[in-house]
Amino acid sequence: MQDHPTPEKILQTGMAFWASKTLLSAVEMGIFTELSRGPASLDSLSERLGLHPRSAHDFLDALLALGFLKREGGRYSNTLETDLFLDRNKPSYIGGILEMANHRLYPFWADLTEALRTGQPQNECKTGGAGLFETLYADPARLKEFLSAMTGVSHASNTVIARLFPWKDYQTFIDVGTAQGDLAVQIALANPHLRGVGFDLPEVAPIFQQYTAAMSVADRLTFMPGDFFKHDLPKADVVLMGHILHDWDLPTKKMLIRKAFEAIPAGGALIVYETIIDDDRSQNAFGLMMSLNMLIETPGGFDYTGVDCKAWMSEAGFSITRVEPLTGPDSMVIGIK
Ligand SMILES: C[S@@+](CC[C@H](N)C(=O)[O-])C[C@H]1O[C@@H](n2cnc3c(N)ncnc32)[C@H](O)[C@@H]1O
Repeated sequence: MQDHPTPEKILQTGMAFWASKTLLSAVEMGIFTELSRGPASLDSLSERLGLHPRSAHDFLDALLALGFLKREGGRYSNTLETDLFLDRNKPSYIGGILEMANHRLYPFWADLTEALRTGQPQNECKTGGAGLFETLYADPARLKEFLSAMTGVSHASNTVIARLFPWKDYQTFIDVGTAQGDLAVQIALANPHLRGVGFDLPEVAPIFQQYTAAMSVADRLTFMPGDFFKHDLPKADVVLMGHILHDWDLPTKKMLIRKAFEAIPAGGALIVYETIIDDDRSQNAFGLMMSLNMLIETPGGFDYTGVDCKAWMSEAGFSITRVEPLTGPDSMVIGIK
C-alpha cells in the first residue's frame, strides 16, 4: 500500500532555518557557556544574557523543545551534549563552526539563488578581487574564527583517522592546510611514535603553535609555513589533506594530488578526507550541500565522490586506492604509492 503523502517533510525542511538560527543565536549569546556554571532561572538568565522580556520565555523554551536545554523546577540547564560541545571554556567546544555559520554562512546563503544562476561566489569575495583565504586572513579576528571553526567541523573525524589508519607502519606525516592543527594533534596523541608537520600559510603559525602547545604535543609537531601553489610539499611517509581539495577547481585538485605523490616514498600514503559524496550522488545530502557551500565560498571549488577521487589518484600514479567511512557525512580516500 502506498503511503499517504503529507507535506510534513517539505514544511520541516522549508522552515529548518528557524531552528538553525535559534541555536546559532544561543551560541552567539553564550547561553551554554553561562549555564555550564550551573542551572539558572528565567529572570537570572535573561539578565545575564541581556534578553528582552518579550523574547526570553519563548527563546529558552524553544531551545528546550529543540533538545538543547533542560528545565527542572523552573531552572534551565545544559543537556549533556550542549554542556560538552557548546561551553566555550571546554577544550571539547565545537561552536567555532556555528559562530562562523552565524556570522558568515547564514547571510551568504540568502543569496544561494544568485549563485545557482551565476556560478559566482556570494561571500566577501562577491565584489571580486582577493580570494577567500586572503580575505579571511586579512582580519586577525576572522582568521581565528575560521581556524577554530575548522576544528569544530573536523574534530570527530580527526579522532577516527587517528585510530583507524594503520599508523604503526609509518613514522612521519604532513597535514596540508592544517589550520589550527587538530588532525595533527589527534594523530600525535593517539600514536606516540609519530612526528608530524602542519603545513599552511604563514599567518596560521601562531594559532597552530598555541593549539599544539595547549594539547601538549608541540614537541612532536612542527609548523611549516608555505603556499602549495608555489612550493613543493615537504617529504613524509603520509600526506593528509582534510577539507582541502573541495576548495579548488579540478586542475588544482589534480595538482595537489600530484604534489602529494611526489612527497611520499613507495609504500607511502595520501589520505584525503571531507564530506565525500556517495558514488550514486543520491544519499549524502550534507556532502552535496557542502558542494553548494563551495559554490558560495569559492570561484571553482566543489565536492566529489569516492570514485572521482580514486580516479584522480590513479591518474597521479597511486597503485592502490580505497574509501573508508569516518563519522557522519565524512569519509576518507586513501591512496598508496
Ligand atoms: C577548509 S580549511 C581546512 C582545514 C583543516 N585541514 C580541516 O580539515 O579542518 C583549508 C586550509 O587550507 C589552507 N590553505 C589555503 N590556501 C593555501 C595555500 N595556498 N597553501 C597552503 N595552505 C593553504 C587554509 O589556510 C586552511 O587552513
